[in-house]
Amino acid sequence: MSALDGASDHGPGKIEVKDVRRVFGHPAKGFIALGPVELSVASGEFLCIVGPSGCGKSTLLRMFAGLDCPSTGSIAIRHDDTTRPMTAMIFQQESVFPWLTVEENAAYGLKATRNWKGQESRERVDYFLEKTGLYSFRKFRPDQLSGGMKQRLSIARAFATNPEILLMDEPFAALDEQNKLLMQQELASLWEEFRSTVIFITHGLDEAVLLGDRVVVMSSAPGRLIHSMQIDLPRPRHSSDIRRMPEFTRYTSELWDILGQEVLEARRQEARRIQRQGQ
Ligand SMILES: Nc1ncnc2c1ncn2[C@@H]1O[C@H](COP(=O)(O)OP(=O)(O)OP(=O)(O)O)[C@@H](O)[C@H]1O
Repeated sequence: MSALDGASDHGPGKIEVKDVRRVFGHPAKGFIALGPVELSVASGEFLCIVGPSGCGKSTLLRMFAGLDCPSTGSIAIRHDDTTRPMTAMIFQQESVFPWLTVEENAAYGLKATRNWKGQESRERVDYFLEKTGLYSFRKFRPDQLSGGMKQRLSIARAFATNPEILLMDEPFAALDEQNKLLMQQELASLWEEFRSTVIFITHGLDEAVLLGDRVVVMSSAPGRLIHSMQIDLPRPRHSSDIRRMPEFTRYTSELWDILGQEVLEARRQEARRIQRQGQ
């Protein structure tokens, strides 16, 4: 098993990334944004990806969602249950439809993927509205909700579709610190109940260690996966207990030792780019 392989620990690989590169623009002279990337993600694994800004994290996630394609290499995703959608994506900015009510927004994913099954689906939507604290707001429209509530609604909608893989791109980055802490706890609890495969991009090392079974670190651009750290903290994870554990501090500081170097390199790259533009 390679260091960037989570499959052997958790069963066979759900996502297999082989020698993936992404070049924007001309294939030979364009901008190499990503790669080569090798990664194996196990079924039911909660994988966090950290890396400097601009290293290609979102590009990789978009490929998992089928919104972008590798320039070279391959991504194989095993679809185990054809009655469930393969993926659902949650973005940094809440993506709710302003003209729909909270419950219509939460039901949207199930309807859009043609998985609406009447009463059973209605109960499922209510369940996730309850879990995310939105049930009593179900007849409200998004403009009556706070930013945190809208993001909870995005999460309720994604979980309601029961996807095999949840793709989350810095989902809590736009929230204030207190709401972020609450949402991390709520996501940890929801995931511990449902255990779908999750790919979670974040800039927060504490968030990655709190939530993930494993954290992988990407290099500065072009992004490669340079380190994989298994997070052996007990579950269920209660945010305040976990943060007090010495292992929590050890994991976050070990990750920063690696990531800090890459962030410095990303800064140097940025300075060189600005200098070239000024010449
Ligand atoms: N469609 C595109 N055309 C050209 N360049 C692109 C395109 N999409 C992304 N890029 C570039 O590819 C690089 C990686 O972008 P990406 O958004 O994947 O990085 P990231 O690691 O998610 O960044 P951040 O942490 O700041 O969100 C960036 O330099 C970005 O400008």
